[in-house]
Amino acid sequence: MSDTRGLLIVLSGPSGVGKGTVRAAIFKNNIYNYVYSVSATTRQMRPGEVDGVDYYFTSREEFEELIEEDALLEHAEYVGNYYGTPIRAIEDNLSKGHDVFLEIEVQGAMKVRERMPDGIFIFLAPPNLNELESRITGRGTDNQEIIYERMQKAREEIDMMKHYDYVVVNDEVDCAVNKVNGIIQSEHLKVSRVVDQIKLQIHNYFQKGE
Ligand SMILES: Nc1nc2c(ncn2[C@@H]2O[C@H](COP(=O)(O)OP(=O)(O)O)[C@@H](O)[C@H]2O)c(=O)[nH]1
Ligand SMILES: Nc1ncnc2c1ncn2[C@@H]1O[C@H](COP(=O)(O)OP(=O)(O)O)[C@@H](O)[C@H]1O
Repeated sequence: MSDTRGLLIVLSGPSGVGKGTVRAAIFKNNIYNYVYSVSATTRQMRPGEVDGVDYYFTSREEFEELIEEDALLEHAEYVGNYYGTPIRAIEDNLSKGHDVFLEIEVQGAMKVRERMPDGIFIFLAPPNLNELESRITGRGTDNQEIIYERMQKAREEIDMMKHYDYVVVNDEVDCAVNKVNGIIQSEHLKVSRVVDQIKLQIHNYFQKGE
């Protein structure tokens, strides 16, 4: 017995907290068959990234067309670049019963919350801010100015935690992965998600006998 529509899962949190790392660990085994929502972005491709897998890399003009065509569930400008979530794949997959997994920053997550309030919103938090700074620095992708900008932003983002359903502290990646999977699987067991199906089964059973 399961609900038929998939769940929309939004993993969000400040830059450098480990969203990409936790998401990659979840998708390495992907035991629950989540579908990853590939975002569009105008930022430069990093070494090792693949177009269409990590992101759809677009020009600013192409991105603005997506906005005009209403092809994005949400979009945000983040540290000088556009990022956005294509809506079509999300709708298709949810209606087929697949759980769809979004990894996006906080402004975007709040916009998704307005449009899809049934989603599950998980905030990934750093153990502390010094650790957050050393993770951003250690990644080696940003210069000092961007790191400062990202830390300023992190302060505001952590304040938005109150608008989420769950918080997972990313101290150990494996622990965080287990917690995220645990949240999603518990959500599937909620009575409110299966009650209509149970009622229908009962109805069908007793109708047969009449
Ligand atoms: N609003 C929004 N944010 C996104 C989307 N895709 C990725 N992001 C977020 O944009 C931020 C910057 O991403 P990126 O440049 O890949 O850097 P990194 O995640 O810090 O390595 C991260 O917080 C991502 O989670 C999207 O479609 N919409
Ligand atoms: N639990 C963790 N413990 C230690 N380092 C981590 C952990 N999670 C992620 N990191 C490291 O922190 C840096 C930022 O992680 P990343 O996944 O790129 O963050 P985000 O996607 O949130 O911007 C990376 O160098 C990554 O290896």
